[in-house]
Amino acid sequence: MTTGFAPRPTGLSTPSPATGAPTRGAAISVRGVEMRFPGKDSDVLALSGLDLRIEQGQFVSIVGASGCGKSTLLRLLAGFETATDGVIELDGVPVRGPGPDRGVVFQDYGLFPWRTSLENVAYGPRRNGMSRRQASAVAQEALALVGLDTARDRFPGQLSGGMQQRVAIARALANRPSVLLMDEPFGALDAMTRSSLQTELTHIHESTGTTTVFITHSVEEAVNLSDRVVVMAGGAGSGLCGHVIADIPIDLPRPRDVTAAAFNEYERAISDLIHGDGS
Ligand SMILES: Nc1ncnc2c1ncn2[C@@H]1O[C@H](COP(=O)(O)OP(=O)(O)OP(=O)(O)O)[C@@H](O)[C@H]1O
Repeated sequence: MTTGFAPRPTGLSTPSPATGAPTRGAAISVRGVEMRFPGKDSDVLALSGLDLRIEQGQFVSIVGASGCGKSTLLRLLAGFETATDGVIELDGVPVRGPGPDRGVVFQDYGLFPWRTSLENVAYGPRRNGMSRRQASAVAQEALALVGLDTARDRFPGQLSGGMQQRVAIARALANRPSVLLMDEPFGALDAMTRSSLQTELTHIHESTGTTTVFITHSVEEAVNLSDRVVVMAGGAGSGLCGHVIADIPIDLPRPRDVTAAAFNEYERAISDLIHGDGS
């Protein structure tokens, strides 16, 4: 049975500008976005005048100090909330709510504890109308993609944190999303597991071409994974609403050497921007 995780033959898809691999990712366009939350005394203006363009198949990380609006932006892209002003489009189509074209992965894996890995991953495709057999085949292939084919019959409680996050990624990929939205997905994992999941995510991105938006507090992680790192500022206590202050293409070959001088230069420049001494 063909489940569609293998890259499509050249000619049926557009080469990814980021990886050269065939892509099925969507382009993201964010224009003039404002997000205002009602507050007790006054509204909280979390985002204002936010513009961001992400090309088809790109891997873009978003970094910035706590409270600058990273998660708010991701939730708007996911369609969990609606911007109070501005436009968010995927391939030119306005986002009006959540949809299977967007896979979302959070830090807390959010798996159903009473379902096996396979059942967790097959859940979305089943809900989207696939037969049990087809959904199971899709789920098995997604689990193989994250290196978990041997854990298909285990329950989340029988898996390590890293394995649970792999299941969560497989679950997000099982719907063949055109956009993968990840909010601090590796934040709760130990350094070694985090590093191996970064490597796996790079391979997954290369083989699927899914446009990926990745939020992280780790500048090293952002530089390691991304085609571009978007730096946001503002929010909590700064007197400014969240906005983009820099958009930095990472021009380093993959696999990346985190000890290389050029890598460290990117890290330093981005850290300086986050801490306000980058200009
Ligand atoms: N539902 C909400 N109601 C009111 N204010 C909110 C709500 N969600 C977010 N905010 C506010 O919007 C701002 C941005 O929050 P957001 O969680 O997007 O920041 P963040 O950059 O993701 O932070 P962190 O890195 O700590 O996760 C903050 O000031 C936050 O308090």
